[in-house]
Amino acid sequence: MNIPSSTLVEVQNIQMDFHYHTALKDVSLAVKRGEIVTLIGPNGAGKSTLVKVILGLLTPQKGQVFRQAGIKIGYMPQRLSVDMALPLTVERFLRLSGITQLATIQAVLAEVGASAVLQRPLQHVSGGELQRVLLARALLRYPDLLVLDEPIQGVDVGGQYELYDLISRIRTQRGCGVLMVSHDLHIVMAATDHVVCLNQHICCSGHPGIVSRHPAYLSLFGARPARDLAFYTHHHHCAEHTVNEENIPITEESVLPANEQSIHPLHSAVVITKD
Ligand SMILES: Nc1ncnc2c1ncn2[C@@H]1O[C@H](COP(=O)(O)OP(=O)(O)OP(=O)(O)O)[C@@H](O)[C@H]1O
Repeated sequence: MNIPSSTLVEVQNIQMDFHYHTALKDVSLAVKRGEIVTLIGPNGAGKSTLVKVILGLLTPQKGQVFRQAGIKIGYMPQRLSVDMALPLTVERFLRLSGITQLATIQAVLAEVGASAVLQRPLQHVSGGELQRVLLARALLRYPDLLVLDEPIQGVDVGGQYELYDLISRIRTQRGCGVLMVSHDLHIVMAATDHVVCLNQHICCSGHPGIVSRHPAYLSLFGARPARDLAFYTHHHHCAEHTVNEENIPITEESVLPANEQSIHPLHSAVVITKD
């Protein structure tokens, strides 16, 4: 099957079984150029499994995987598969990707805001710096599609906003598509175009403002994250993020009880801009 030229990858009706356990059942999704798609779901929902199917690292028992011919994919895995006991500088670690030009490595580290760690041993960089180095590695081949499996692990809350802001800017500047896995709902949902809520099957999917109010989402995650998102988007985002399913604007007053409106923790949050 041919996929539209704007689509980078598409999977249809995927089933992935491990022994007697079905990790994915009848899962379909697509990522287009310039779009950020975020997979959310509880532990064991099949998020990493779906990412591996999309990357071609796992072959599903059923369904089809389409990749646009000739596209390059940059992958940031959930775990770093490097022996942290090895004496390895960030520069040498990035050279392991096959890119040997120092100027290219310096440019990509500057792009992710991690120039300062170039000569530092990998095991001495902080959690937030390590995530930026891993993002730099995924960017080194100038991918059409960036696949990020829980990119904000080990990053403090302020750093999480910065990292999502960075990912959003990379998408805009490079025009690549982004497929992300995340647990942190209220932050990531404000920085994404399309959310897919997974729990073996797709429970719901669509625009973040709609998914956050979907009964399947609420039964998985509870009401609080939805209220956080509505509050957050009300303050920091364009109109398209502040309407509900009936296209009625969502206001701070409509989602938070009066006694929570002035003390909400996201009130002073760092702004993520959505282009
Ligand atoms: N190689 C494997 N062999 C057997 N079972 C596996 C394998 N990989 C994943 N699983 C199982 O498939 C299910 C989905 O795992 P997966 O890692 O995709 O979930 P996840 O949504 O990414 O979870 P988390 O949020 O905890 O990272 C889990 O029950 C897991 O134990």
